[in-house]
This record gives sequence, C-alpha cells and structure tokens, in this order.
Amino acid sequence: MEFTKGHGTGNDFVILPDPDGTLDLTPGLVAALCDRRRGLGGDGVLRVVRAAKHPEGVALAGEAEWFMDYWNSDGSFAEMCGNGARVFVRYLLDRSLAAPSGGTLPIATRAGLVRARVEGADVAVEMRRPRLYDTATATLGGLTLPGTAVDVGNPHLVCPLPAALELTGLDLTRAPEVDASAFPSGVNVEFTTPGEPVTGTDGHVLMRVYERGSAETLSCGTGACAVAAVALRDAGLDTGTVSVDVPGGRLTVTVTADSCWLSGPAVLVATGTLTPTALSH
Ligand SMILES: N[C@@H](CCC[C@H](N)C(=O)O)C(=O)O
Repeated sequence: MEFTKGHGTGNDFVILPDPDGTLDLTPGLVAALCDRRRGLGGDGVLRVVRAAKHPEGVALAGEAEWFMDYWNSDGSFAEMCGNGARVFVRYLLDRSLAAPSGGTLPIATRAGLVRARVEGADVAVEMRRPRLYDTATATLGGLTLPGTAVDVGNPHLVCPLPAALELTGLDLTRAPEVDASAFPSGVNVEFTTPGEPVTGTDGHVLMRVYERGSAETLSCGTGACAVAAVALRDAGLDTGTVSVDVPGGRLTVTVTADSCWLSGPAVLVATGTLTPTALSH
C-alpha cells in the first residue's frame, strides 16, 4: 500500500491514494495507521478517491474530480478538515492528478464543494462562512469557560481565556468536558487569547485546540476559521482577515460575506510503501 505523509502547520496526515475506491479502509486500520509508535503516525487519514467512486462524493462528481475522504486518528469520520483539504490539494498538484482552472481547483468533501488556490508555499481553501449559533461551556481541570458554538461544516466551541490565564498553562492531555446535549456528535474545542496587532490584518489570536477524534493537535484549520469569526464578531466586524497562531505555526483566515478562506503552508514530507499486515489492528 502506497502512502504519503504531509502536514499543514503541524496538523499531520497519512495520505492514501485510492483513485477507484477499492481500499477496505476501516476505523481499525485508520487508528493503526495513525498510531505514533506502531504505525505511521498522524492526526488523521486523507483517502484520495475519485468523487465518482465514493458514495459520499458521487453527488459532486460533476463539479470536482476528487473527494477528500477524511478520517480522525481514532477512526471516526469528520465532515470537514481545513488543513487536510490544504494538504490534499498539495498532494493532487504534486502528483499531477489535477490542475487549477482559472486559478482555483475544486475538491469534494463531506461538507460540500471546497475551492482551493495555490499561493506559493501556501495553499488556501475556501469553505463555508462560519455560523455562530449558540453559547456553551467547556470545563478543563475545574475551570469552566464560556464559549461560542460555531459550525464550520464541523462543530466547534471557541472559548476565550480570562486575561489572567495563559494558553501554555492549559492541560490538554485530557478532553475538555462539554455539554453532550449541546453537541450530540461531539465537538472540537478551541481556547484562545488575543495576540499583538499584525500588519494587514483585523485581528491576531493565539489558539490551542482539543480535536474531536484526534485529541490535542498542533493546528486545526476549521478551528482557526471558527476562532477568527468569533474574534471578528467580538471586534464588531462582520468580515475581515485574522492571523491565527497555533502551536504549529500561523494560519490566515479571511471571512467574507458568504465564505471563509483559510491559508497557510501545506507540505508533503515522505512517500513510501506500507505493510498493512504489520499494523496491529
Ligand atoms: N484538523 C482539522 C479538523 C479535523 C476534524 C475534526 N477533528 C472533527 O472531528 O471535526 C482541520 O484542520 O480543520
């Protein structure tokens, strides 16, 4: 089985080419691949499959040739992965499996069609405009923080820290507790503090994230979009550009009237051959 390893600001993925959708990808195999000691290691798996050959992609096959079949490292599915989409596009271009037309490349995802644009070392993807729809709390080590629930195709809860607390002080080795009735399918939880002003942007936020299905990661693209939308709302703005610093680097988010662009580096680091029978699943 051929694989490629890639990442976007440290959010890392095992990429599996499966153009005709013949691979028997199971939750157990995904978890074994993502195991950092016994497998290849990753926050998730990106299966590269023709939209026409995947039951969840076929409806978009007329608009996009490729479907991003994203799985979290615990073997669960997610509707969307912003960094994954950026790395997926880097892979398609690197392997000459697709080429932008009119500057953009469409890909199909469980959250619908996503358009991508290459900007040198960066890949930008256009996703739906984040929808701020509720309030909820997250509890971490006895500390309960209010937050904003945000839909970016997948669910997020954005919790700004009180001024006295530092992001680096949070213990994210365990999942924050959230109200399960507010998030019946689980939620990704972002913790934020304000950053220093960055030239050319309307905001600068620092964030850490505990991802549904993958625990703490170095970056979360959809999480950055959720965080940017909350920062803009808190600044009294409806649209704008926000720099979001994650432990793995910097993402730039531009929220427009009807969509959201996520931009940052997307890197492929290795390609090889895997022996699936050697994986403990
Ligand atoms: N890291 C991703 C988000 C991956 C999915 C998430 N864990 C979920 O279950 O919704 C990103 O870059 O957006």
